[in-house]
Amino acid sequence: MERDIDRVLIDRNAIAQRVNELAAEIADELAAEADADAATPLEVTLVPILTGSFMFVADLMRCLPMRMQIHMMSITSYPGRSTASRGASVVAGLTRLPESLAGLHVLLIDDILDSGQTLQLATQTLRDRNPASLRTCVLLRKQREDAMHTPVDYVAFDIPDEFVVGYGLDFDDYYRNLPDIVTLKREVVEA
Ligand SMILES: O=P(O)(O)OC[C@H]1O[C@H](OP(=O)(O)OP(=O)(O)O)[C@H](O)[C@@H]1O
Ligand code: HPA
Repeated sequence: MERDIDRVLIDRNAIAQRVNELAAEIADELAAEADADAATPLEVTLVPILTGSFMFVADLMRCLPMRMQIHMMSITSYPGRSTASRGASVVAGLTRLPESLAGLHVLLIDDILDSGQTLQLATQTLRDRNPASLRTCVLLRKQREDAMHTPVDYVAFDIPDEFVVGYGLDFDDYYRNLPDIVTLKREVVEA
């Protein structure tokens, strides 16, 4: 696996530090919202998008001190060896959202914002369930026009427009266990 790596873009220490910072920012904003409406105790509903966000959300949620629930949502857009979006669609059998999100402060979490199709579909799916508030958070945002024009509240890192793996992100479902965010050698992706 190591021999397939071209270069490390973001190492594990930088990820850990930035996830901590981002969690503090999110916690502060949620606390301010709860203060503004004293009737609402501070509570958040996390909606991670499977599969790629699992490592990010596991780290982020442990830095968020408030009461929370978590409901997974599965969206697929890069099947198999794809490195470009094939169009995002909700995987119904794997998505476990309540019918209504009324009264809930929702934080949607994904690993990467690339074409923006996944985030747009997820956002619309959640809005249709009427949450009290909806915030969106991604670990990575690619510096490409589609991504930069997709609304998102929290971004841990802006990265160059290159295919990346590690820390939950895959190529053909491999490499998710790499602790750093890396690029792969061209011959691995084009084989
Ligand atoms: O902005 P976009 O172009 O829509 O790309 C972003 C999405 O693509 C990947 O999901 P993928 O379909 O590969 O599913 P996975 O998370 O199960 O690997 C990634 O995890 C994001 O959810
Ligand atoms: O660069 C990427 N890597 C892995 N999965 C992805 N899904 C969208 N973009 C990417």
